[in-house]
Amino acid sequence: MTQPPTFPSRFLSHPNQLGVVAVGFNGGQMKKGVEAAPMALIESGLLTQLHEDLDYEIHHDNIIHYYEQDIPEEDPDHRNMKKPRAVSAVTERLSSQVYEYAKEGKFVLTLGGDHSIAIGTVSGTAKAIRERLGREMAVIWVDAHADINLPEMSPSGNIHGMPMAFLTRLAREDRPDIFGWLKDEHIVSTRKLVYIGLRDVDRGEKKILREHGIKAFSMHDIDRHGIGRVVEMALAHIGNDTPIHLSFDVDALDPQWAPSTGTPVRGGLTLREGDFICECVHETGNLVAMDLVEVNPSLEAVGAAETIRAGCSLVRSALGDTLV
Ligand SMILES: NC(=[NH2+])NCCC[C@H](N)C(=O)O
Ligand SMILES: [Mn+2]
Ligand SMILES: [Mn+2]
Repeated sequence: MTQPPTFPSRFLSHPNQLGVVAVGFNGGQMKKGVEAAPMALIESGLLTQLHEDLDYEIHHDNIIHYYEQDIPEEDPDHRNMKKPRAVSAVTERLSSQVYEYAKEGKFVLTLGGDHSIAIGTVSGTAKAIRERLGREMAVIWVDAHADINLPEMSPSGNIHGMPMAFLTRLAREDRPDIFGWLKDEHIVSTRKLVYIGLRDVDRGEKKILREHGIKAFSMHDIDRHGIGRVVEMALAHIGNDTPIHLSFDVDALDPQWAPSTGTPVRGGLTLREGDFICECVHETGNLVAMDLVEVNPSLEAVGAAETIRAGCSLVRSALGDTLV
């Protein structure tokens, strides 16, 4: 089924060109398997579909980056963070890779990996958008979790629960080998951050969301207003003149549609609601980058194919696939 192509976005100079970064990294949490997701997504035909059905020109080095060369031997816990030097090294390199694509005015699609990789992707696009357009970028974070724990208050010490804290500078660390490389140009304002799909937010995170007035739409809000109204309110908060980075954690979906993920939480979005969010964000014409993270094909193995299909569907929706 071929459709007339519609590309994101007015903020891209090559709207039909996709820079694809595949990040097989699992160090932001403890479960093995999430590193295999980019390969599984690509093998299931995602990039071929984007090229053949949606007419994108794909720029991909055909490498799944395991970043083994970046994994330090010595990596003791630091301020309650597990594997801080590994996550820092991987996201630092990823940040400059994403920056290179984004600076050329290409759309950047990153396939994770656990959600700690957003420290690299969001910082890379934020920097490029600042340089290229002199603008601040917005982030739409679709997730069951807020991933905004400060290291000291994280219940797990897993860095995939902290990326938004570092990206907004609510958490800071000066050591260059532990996120000290994050500079002003990498940072996102708490005013430009919007959550959709939250339903498992830690105590300390709730306090942060409240105190900083961060816009957050939980599953409760979706039940109350419906997904259509929630997406409208989320986009209204961002405004129509702001480039958007969409960071989609597949665990935002209900485990019924995406069982193969490290921290599943019941009561989530239907696949249709997830696709709808992506379609609406695409329609704004402001989308400049997307991450798809936390697909773990080795968990709930019977549901792996389903989870991968769901992931592909979300990406296609964000990139302009329409139903008719
Ligand atoms: N990207 C994710 N799936 N994050 C889950 C985070 C869970 C919990 N809030 C933690 O800090 O450990
Ligand atoms: Mn999550
Ligand atoms: Mn997440």
